[in-house]
Amino acid sequence: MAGVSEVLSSTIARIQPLDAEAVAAAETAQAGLVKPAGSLGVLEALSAQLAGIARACPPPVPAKPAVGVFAGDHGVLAQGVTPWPSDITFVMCNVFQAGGAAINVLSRAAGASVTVVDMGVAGPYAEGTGPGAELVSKKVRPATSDLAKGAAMSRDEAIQALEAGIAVADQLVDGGADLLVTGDMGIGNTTPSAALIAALTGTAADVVTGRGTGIDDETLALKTGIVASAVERIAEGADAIDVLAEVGGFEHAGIAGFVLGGAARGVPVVLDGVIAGSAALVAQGIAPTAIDYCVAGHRSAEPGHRIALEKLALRPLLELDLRLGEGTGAVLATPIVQASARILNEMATLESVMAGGQ
Ligand SMILES: O=C(O)c1ccc[n+]([C@@H]2O[C@H](COP(=O)([O-])O)[C@@H](O)[C@H]2O)c1
Ligand SMILES: Cc1cc2nc[nH]c2cc1C
Repeated sequence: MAGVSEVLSSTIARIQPLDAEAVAAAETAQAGLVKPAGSLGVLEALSAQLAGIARACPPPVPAKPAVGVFAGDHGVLAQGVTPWPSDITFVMCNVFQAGGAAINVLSRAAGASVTVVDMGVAGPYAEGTGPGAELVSKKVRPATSDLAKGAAMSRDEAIQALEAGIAVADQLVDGGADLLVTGDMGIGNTTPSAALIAALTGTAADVVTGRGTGIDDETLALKTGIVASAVERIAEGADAIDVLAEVGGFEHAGIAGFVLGGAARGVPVVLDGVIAGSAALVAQGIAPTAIDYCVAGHRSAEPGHRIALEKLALRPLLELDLRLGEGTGAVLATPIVQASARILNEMATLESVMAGGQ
């Protein structure tokens, strides 16, 4: 891809296709386990994907999941697209740090760490470690510009935010993480998510725009109109970074970079809801192979998420009508990812059982 930074192009260059031999070995191994072929359904394909990512069969069982919650604020709030004030974004970052948010509870249950990344939070934000999460600052600027009026950010800012996401992936993997989990926090961020999905899949705004945290019909019509006209501004021939800059958010850019960084490090990435889905479309536009490293943790209730997952060709592991974000649906799915690897590591073979082995 032209017009990218050195960090971005070297990250893209490090993303390898999955190891076909390890995938084939996993498929053969699955067929020989003590069960009817195919009877573990999606777990079988998931285990083969993990083998391809790890370049080994059986793949190691991921033992250290790490959630990256990317947070940012949005200029488009000025248009009244959500009933919540932007203050909630920094308030929730403090709740994450203290340990009382849904993502903290579910991460404790899954044995996952939580790192909150300030990509562009408008309110005060302190770096540091609390009982619930480590807070790190990669603030590009306090909130994007209003995407109803013009570009949300410059291309340089988009690249800076993508690089920040790559750096967070590197930091977590260097700290021992072997399963990256995406999370987000940003009042108003379902508007840029819908715009990214509309632009990157060629789908009409009214199909992909949803009610986010919960809005009435009048606000939904306003939000849909804003998404439609923002997408119309995107120039012919714009690349995924141009689209991100025009209608995205800083947390979307951070998550897209996190996906690219995880893929470059050979680590699986579990995607959360519609914000992650739209960010993964950006990553796909930059480096399509990065999506081979992704697992869709769940499908959120937001309508654009289904469209994004179709374009990504990812099947969600869970469908629980969640629409919270934070990484909640993704971290809930991590035991399923771990279970699929355990199957290949621990199950007896049909042959050994028939021979009276065990
Ligand atoms: O993950 C999802 O699919 C999802 C769907 C709807 C809302 N959210 C969360 O709600 C916030 C955005 O909602 P809104 O209505 O302010 O655009 C943001 O903090 C997201 O994490 C998240
Ligand atoms: C309270 C609250 C918590 C959230 N977590 C993610 N998005 C959110 C939006 C609100 C409004």
